[in-house]
Amino acid sequence: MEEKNSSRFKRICVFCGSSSGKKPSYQEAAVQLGKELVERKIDLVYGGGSVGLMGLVSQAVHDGGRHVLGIIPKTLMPREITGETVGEVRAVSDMHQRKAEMARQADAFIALPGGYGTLEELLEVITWAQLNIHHKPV
Ligand SMILES: C/C(=C\CNc1ncnc2c1ncn2[C@@H]1O[C@H](COP(=O)(O)O)[C@@H](O)[C@H]1O)CO
Repeated sequence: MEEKNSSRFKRICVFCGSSSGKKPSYQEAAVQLGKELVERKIDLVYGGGSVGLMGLVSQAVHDGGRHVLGIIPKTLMPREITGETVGEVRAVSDMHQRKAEMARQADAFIALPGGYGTLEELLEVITWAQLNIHHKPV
């Protein structure tokens, strides 16, 4: 496969569903995004789950040899991690710390299809940008 130019972003945060969603195209998009990050030599930061679209995108980035950093509250681990996780998993104490740490670690944000959790995460980084708390592309 032809290698694309390296991106100005070193690590991108992806928000996405903890379930796979109703349409196969959602799963395809998650895998495709993971491969695109790999091609552009971009590492991943995400919510740390192995379930749903989170599992697919993280697996694709890990399989492509890029670094994967998952940030997850300890209390959510039994619910969002089944089987093995890929890459580095950083346990945090709560949802607020998770979102703050994901935002701190990333150079930009991308949202894939998801549920209320994804929507909440996306809206938070959009409003933080509006308030000049960060100046990273969403
Ligand atoms: C509970 C708190 C805030 C409101 N809820 C959420 N905030 C941030 N992230 C969340 C919230 N609820 C779920 N999530 C996570 O989003 C991911 C995707 O979930 P989806 O519903 O499948 O789209 C998943 O990792 C959830 O843990 C306190 O601040």
